[in-house]
Amino acid sequence: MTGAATLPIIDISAEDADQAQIAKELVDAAIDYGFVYIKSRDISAEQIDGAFNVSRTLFDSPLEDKQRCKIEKNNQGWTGMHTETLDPKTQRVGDFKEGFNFGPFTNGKAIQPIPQNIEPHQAELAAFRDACHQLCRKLLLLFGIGLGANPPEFFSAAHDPDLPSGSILRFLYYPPPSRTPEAHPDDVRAGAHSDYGSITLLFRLRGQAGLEILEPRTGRWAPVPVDPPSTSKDDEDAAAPPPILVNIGDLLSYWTNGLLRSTVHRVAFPSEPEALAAGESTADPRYSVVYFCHPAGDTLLTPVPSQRVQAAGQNESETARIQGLGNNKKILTADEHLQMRLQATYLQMYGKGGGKE
Ligand SMILES: O=C(O)CCC(=O)C(=O)O
Ligand SMILES: [Fe+2]
Repeated sequence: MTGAATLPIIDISAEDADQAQIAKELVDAAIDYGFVYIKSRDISAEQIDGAFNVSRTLFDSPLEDKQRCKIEKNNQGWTGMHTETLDPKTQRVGDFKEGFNFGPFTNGKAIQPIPQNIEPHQAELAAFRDACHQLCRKLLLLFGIGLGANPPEFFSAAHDPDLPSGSILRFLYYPPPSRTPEAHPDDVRAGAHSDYGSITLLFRLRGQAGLEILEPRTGRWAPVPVDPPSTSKDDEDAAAPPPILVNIGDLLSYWTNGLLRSTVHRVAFPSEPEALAAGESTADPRYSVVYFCHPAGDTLLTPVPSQRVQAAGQNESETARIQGLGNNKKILTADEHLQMRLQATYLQMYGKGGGKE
């Protein structure tokens, strides 16, 4: 694929893994790119397949069933085609996608309305959501180690899975281009945005590219292939699920004084020559599964006990500018940070400025 982003690939489950080395590589990737491919055995191929199968069942449900589960203020539920516009300043129409956000489950059961078709799969979804959260905590511990935080559990401890948080498991469905003939060449399937939480896990399917990052160094939109170019010809890897893409969200970037990067990204329609070159289809629908991990809502975003993070915060006005937060010295909670980001999006939507560029 021409001009694809060259992101690091880190195997966090290798037998001979050196934790300190992995932690260093993760932090370097988060500083340089904000995105990294992760190979891990923490979530099995069966679990990932299972999640995509439930996602297909969900989006195939009758429209009335999905409409019964429309998204609410708690950010849980279904969003229909064009209802979300991630980049209102640039987009002519809303995103060409449907989404479904799952909040927490209790004893393997959803506590939000879900379409009838997926009711038999609640326990499986609950287990998948838990596995995603556990993997995020493992990564957050590695970030703590890599940043020299004292204690290294500083971030992971703030993500207690049993406390209320903004964490969301999200299924996404992008219809095939043949079903959206009204799309203009400049339209996007999901507008440019950065994620709000601490870290995000993104699961994709082979043959369904489309994700692009705004490359920090070049300022250019670079495609992120499902399999990194260097491994796509490796037979052994072809049998395993593609690596999980991990990215830093706004909250973790804010918490680390902008040291870890929250990189802007979007989902573009596949373009014929690029897709063909990468063995991708331009005719198929696209599905993705995303886990947005957030700290417990009442976590105070106190200064990170890491010299490296503190040094990054020495130029406070620059940090405030990067984060679009003004010179707000008050220590926010994770919930307050989320509300502020949502408010910035709201202001941006109504053309009164604010929000991230
Ligand atoms: O579908 C994808 O590949 C990315 C989705 C995404 O960036 C998001 O939902 O925040
Ligand atoms: Fe995103």
